[in-house]
Parts: sequence; structure tokens; C-alpha cells
Amino acid sequence: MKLPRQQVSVLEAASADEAKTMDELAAATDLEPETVTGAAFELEERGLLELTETAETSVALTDEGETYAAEGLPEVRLYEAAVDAGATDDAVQMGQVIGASGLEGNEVDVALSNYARKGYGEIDSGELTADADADPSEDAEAAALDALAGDADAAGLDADVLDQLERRGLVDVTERTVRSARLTETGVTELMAGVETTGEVGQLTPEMLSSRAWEDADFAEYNVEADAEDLHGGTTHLLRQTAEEVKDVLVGMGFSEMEGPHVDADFWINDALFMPQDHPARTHWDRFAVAEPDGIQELPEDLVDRVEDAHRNGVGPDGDGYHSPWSEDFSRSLALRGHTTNLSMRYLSGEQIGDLEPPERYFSVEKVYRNDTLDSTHLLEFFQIEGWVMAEDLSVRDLMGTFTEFYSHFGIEDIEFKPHYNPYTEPSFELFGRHPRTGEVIEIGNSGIFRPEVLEPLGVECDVMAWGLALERLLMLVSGFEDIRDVHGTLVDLDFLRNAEVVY
Ligand SMILES: N[C@@H](Cc1ccccc1)C(=O)O
Repeated sequence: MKLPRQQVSVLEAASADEAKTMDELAAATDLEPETVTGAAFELEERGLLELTETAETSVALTDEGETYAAEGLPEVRLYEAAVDAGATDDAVQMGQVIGASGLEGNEVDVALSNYARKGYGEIDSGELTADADADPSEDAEAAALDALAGDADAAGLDADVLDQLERRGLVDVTERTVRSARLTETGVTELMAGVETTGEVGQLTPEMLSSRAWEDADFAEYNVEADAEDLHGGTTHLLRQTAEEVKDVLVGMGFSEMEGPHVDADFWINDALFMPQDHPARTHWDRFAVAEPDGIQELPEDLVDRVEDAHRNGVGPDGDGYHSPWSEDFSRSLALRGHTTNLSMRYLSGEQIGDLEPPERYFSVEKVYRNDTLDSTHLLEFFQIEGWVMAEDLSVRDLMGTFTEFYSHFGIEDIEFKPHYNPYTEPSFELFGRHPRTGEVIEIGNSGIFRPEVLEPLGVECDVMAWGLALERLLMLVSGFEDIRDVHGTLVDLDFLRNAEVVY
């Protein structure tokens, strides 16, 4: 009998006495497990091998599970502390027992929610009793955790107990199908009669292509049922997809897109915005300064003079400036932009694309950089949805109407506004939205109508309303993420990004 080379190898490695798994056959033949599986299917079809499938469950402790395996389940620790405190005789104050147990933070909740369920005692109006007959050494969950922390395999463990541990997030259970193969009688007979290798080719190689050997080759047939490795093509990141949607919506609302530098002169990032040079947000605590080159030399001189004058003396007959320090070196020095309002200043001043005639609307969806403390809603960089409308006689109604329209495209209908303060807008409003999962009200943006101290030096003679909204917060409202680090940065689960559905 003649067979393709890989099938011959698998057949020779298989045994009639003992079923071997695909992994074992792969090790014995030096072939990839997927190739072995493909060959085994072919051999099964020819009646030479018999395949069996079994489901294999593997159980691993989660971090929390590991901790409890080492330190004891929180409810057991609570019970032991309760017994020591005499709670088998009389109810004891819960706070006292918790204090004595050494349980901390979340462990306290875990202990309390499992204590009565497992018959360790009762909890009532802040007091706790312990059941004298309860016996932690018979706690099935604790025993299973111990067994798993050792080398025990999950097979011997009680299914209900495992279920319970999985529900508590103490173990991860994964199932996989394990295929094994055994020689059939025909297989043994054929092997004894002698099996030869056909010239059939299972895999096209670059060498075969360059030598043109493929032209005369006899290719094995495809087996579409064979197990194959998962391949993941590149996809657009969820956040990037959301950014694209935001751009579509804004273009649909009549806006054009702004472009400009991530590293910019402090003049464009702050001075032009009537941010005094000694403002706390401009200190090295908050600012990512860039050391080289040492600044932008070619700032528009007239504009710099007008901005300096606004800072020193204010604007208009009743205007009063900051009388704060002013240094042109500071204006020229470079930093990573902390907002994209530098782009708005460049466009409104005419610096970027020449003078603009009202009405005009511009936006950008771009990265900004802030020296924040990392937490579930803050990263060192995020995407800001910057935008502005330049027109005669704008009012707060126009501002609110624009946001209502914008967010309604994403199904968000309950935006809230809170009066706010920005050195560059008056009035100013923060925007809030309700998180669909937690119900918490979270800040999603900042906005306002530019002050004359900003517009007059820029040479803008009508009103300009403007805003900066956080793209990640919009995504949180739309998709229910609770932690920004689930979508951004090194801790992101790749499978999640590959499979995430974009809601729009
Ligand atoms: N620059 C502001 C957003 C904003 C832009 C324009 C006007 C008002 C507010 C921020 O970063 O929060």
C-alpha cells in the first residue's frame, strides 16, 4: 500500500495495544500536532486507524484561589476568629471578630457572604454566632483548593464543589477535546504487508515554488475537518474604530478635521489660551516637557505680542491681566500637548491654514498626554475629541444642542451639564454621562465659550464655542467598560480585542 509520507509516519508511530494522543504521535513523528491530526483523519477514512475523542477538563487556581489556598478561605478564618471570641456561646460584635480575624478589604465581604451558606454560624444585626458543630477540616471547598494547590488533578474532585469554586472566581476551568488513535486490524495487516511512501505532497513549500517542483507534484487532498491552528489577522483596534465613528458623525454634522503637532510650543498649548504662565497645570508636575530641540523659534511675533499684552494687561476697557510673570522662552519651549486645544488655537489664529471666515466648524480626534495618576479612568495618554464652532451670536443653547446631537448618534440621551471654570472659556461646562453598568455618573468632557482674552489676540471677531471630550469615556458609556485599562495599554486581553463587537 502506498500512502503520503506524513500518513506513513503516523501509521508507524501508532499502536494496536494502546491509543496514543495526537500530541504523543506528534512527539514520536516530529510533525506538528495539526499535521498529525490531518493525517490521522485520512488514515481513519482508509480504515487503518480508529480515532476516539475525550473531553479533558483542566482546572487552575486563579490568583485569589492561590491566596486562599495559602492563607485559608476567608469564611474559615472568620469562623476560627469567631470561635476564639466565644461566639459558640453568645453572639459577638461582628466588628470585633473581623478585627481579630485579620481579614482585609474584599476578603471581609467574601467571608460574610459564605459564612452562613456553609453553616459556620449566623450573622444578624451586626452580631455573629458560631456553630459549635461546624468543622473547617471538613470544608469541601477548602479541601479542593488544597488539592489543586498541590498536584492533584481535577478528575478526582466533586463536580458541585468545582462549580462552586468557579462561581466564586477561585478556579478557572477549561475544557478541550483530546483525540487519540489506535491501529485497527486492517492497519496492522497493511503495516505487516508493508506500507510505502507515495510521492504525494502534503504541504507546498517555498523551495517547491522556486524550483518549480510543484508543477509535477501530486498533492494530497484537503481535509477540511482536520484541526487547525487559530489564525488571527490584524484588525482595527476597538478604540480606533470608535475614533473613526466619531469622525464620521462629526463630518456628518458639518465639521472638518484639524491636524497638528503632538509636541508643541507652550505658546500654542497654553499661552494662547490665556493660561497664566504660573498656572499649576503648567508646572513640571503636570507637564511632559521635551528637552530637545530647545523650542520653536518661529512663532508669529505679532500674535505673541498681543497674547503677552492680554496676559499682562487684559483685553477691553475693563480688562485686567494677570500681572503674572511672562517669559518668551517659556512660550517657545516644547511639551507633549496636554490637550488638543493647541490645534484649535493654531487654526483659529490663521497660523495653520490661513484666516477663516465664520461660520466654521472644526474637530480632531487625537491623542493627548497628561501626567495623571493611573487608575480605572485615567491613563497617561488618551484620545480627546476636540471641536469648535465659530459663528455670530453663539449661546449656551447652541453648545448644549451640539452635544445632545453628537451623543444621540451613540444612543446616549442623558447628558448632564455642570458649571465649571476654565481660564479660557466663560461660561464653562463639564459634561457627565451615566455608566450603563455601574450607574455611576462619570465626567465625559469639558467645554465653553472662548473668552475675549483668547479671541481678541487671535483676531477672531465673532463667537467661538469649543470642547474637549474623552474618546475612552465615550467608549465606556457605549460598551459598558469599567476600566480604561481593559481597552488601552499592556494589560488588555488580546482575545477580547480580537472578538470585541463594535456597537454603533
Ligand atoms: N482643553 C479642555 C477642553 C476644552 C477645549 C476647548 C474649550 C473648553 C474646554 C480640556 O482639556 O479639558
